[in-house]
Amino acid sequence: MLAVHFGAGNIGRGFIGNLLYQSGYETVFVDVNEELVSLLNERKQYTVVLADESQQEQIIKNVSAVNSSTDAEKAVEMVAKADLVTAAVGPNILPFIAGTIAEGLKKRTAASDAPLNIIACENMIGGSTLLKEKVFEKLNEEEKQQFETRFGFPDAAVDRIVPNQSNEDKLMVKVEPFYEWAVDQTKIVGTKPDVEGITYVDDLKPYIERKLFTVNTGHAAAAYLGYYGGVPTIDQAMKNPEIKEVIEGAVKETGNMLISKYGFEREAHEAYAAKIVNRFTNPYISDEVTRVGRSPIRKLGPNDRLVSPAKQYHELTGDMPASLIKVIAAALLYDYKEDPEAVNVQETIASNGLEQAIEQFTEIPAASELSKAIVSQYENMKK
Ligand SMILES: NC(=O)c1ccc[n+]([C@@H]2O[C@H](COP(=O)([O-])OP(=O)(O)OC[C@H]3O[C@@H](n4cnc5c(N)ncnc54)[C@H](O)[C@@H]3O)[C@@H](O)[C@H]2O)c1
Ligand SMILES: O=P(O)(O)OC[C@@H](O)[C@@H](O)[C@H](O)[C@H](O)CO
Repeated sequence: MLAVHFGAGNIGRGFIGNLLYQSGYETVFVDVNEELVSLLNERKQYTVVLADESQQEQIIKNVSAVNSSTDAEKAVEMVAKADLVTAAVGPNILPFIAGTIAEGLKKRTAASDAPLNIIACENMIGGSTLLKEKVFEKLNEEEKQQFETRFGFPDAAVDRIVPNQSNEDKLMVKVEPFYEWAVDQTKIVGTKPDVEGITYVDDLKPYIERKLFTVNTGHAAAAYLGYYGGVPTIDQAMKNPEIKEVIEGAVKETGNMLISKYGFEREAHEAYAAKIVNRFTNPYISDEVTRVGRSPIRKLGPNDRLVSPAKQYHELTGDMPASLIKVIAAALLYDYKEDPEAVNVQETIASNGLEQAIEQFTEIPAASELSKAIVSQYENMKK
């Protein structure tokens, strides 16, 4: 069985590619990083190391790669032949792989009527749905009608902390032992892909919101408050009692919202949240706050890990989510010069004013109580 995975990066090699190999797939990675592509084609395998006391190594074999920026035709051909397509390129990159996927599906339907599922494994709500939208923009009406029933774009939630790597072996990936991969089975076309580790669910929304608003909310709190406090890594941020208090507070606020919204059993959710926060203390992982805090415009977005739960919490309880407000303020203060989105946020605040910038990035109205609370917190924190 052939899997085509877009994005041979941290999670692509460390999580998705690992599970695909364990499940008997040959995996062709599609990437634009020529160094990764060349090394994968030269070695046909790579090593995944578990970031725990065991340091257990897993050799992932039966892999190769295509550089879609220099060999687009080959990438299209791989999609046409695939039994499964997955992607982990970053939410903002999904529109840029849609063309290759569209051309691959067209080539496929010219040769066979075999169904295919395309699963985006991104940290966002509705990743595959967005990818489908972008693919369908490249189709004519007849193709849209045919592809609607022939191909599935099931949304997914993926969870495994895979930090930026600094190994001598450029293909080696150190990953935490924990992982979860939930896929919306109601959107699968044909046979469900038999991939070890996938949990198929009928309603993905509770899963993706629980994951994004617990793991990624807590992670973002550690990153932005860690950066604000001059702390370089997540595990070190967790050693700072003031930062840890805000992380736990933010996860408690999202937890209260999720429990009320989805009817999660309180004790079970609190145990899940505690396990998640404990993952951030893993001494075998050195995860820079600048990776976890990357793309602050995305993370300040109305449907992402900070603003969506903050708005839902406020609407639900009428109270201000004090910890989430601190994290949002810290994200607005995040001025890492190597991150273009961080530079954009700082320039927008400087040129348009804080209230307008908050409304622009978060869609929280400038005159609202929530916006005023963020402004007040920002002013308190600004050095
Ligand atoms: N790293 C994690 O801990 C983790 C965990 C869960 C989910 N995710 C999500 O997975 C996605 C990828 O994250 P990551 O940490 O692996 O990032 P990454 O930067 O390590 O990997 C992204 C890969 O995509 C490649 N790429 C960029 N543009 C491309 C294009 N046009 N076509 C093909 N490949 C392209 C890059 O070269 C890179 O190899 C993101 O949505 C992230 O939120 C990450
Ligand atoms: O990948 P991002 O930029 O959406 O978020 C950074 C981290 O929080 C994220 O990569 C986590 O490590 C991951 O979501 C854990 O499952």
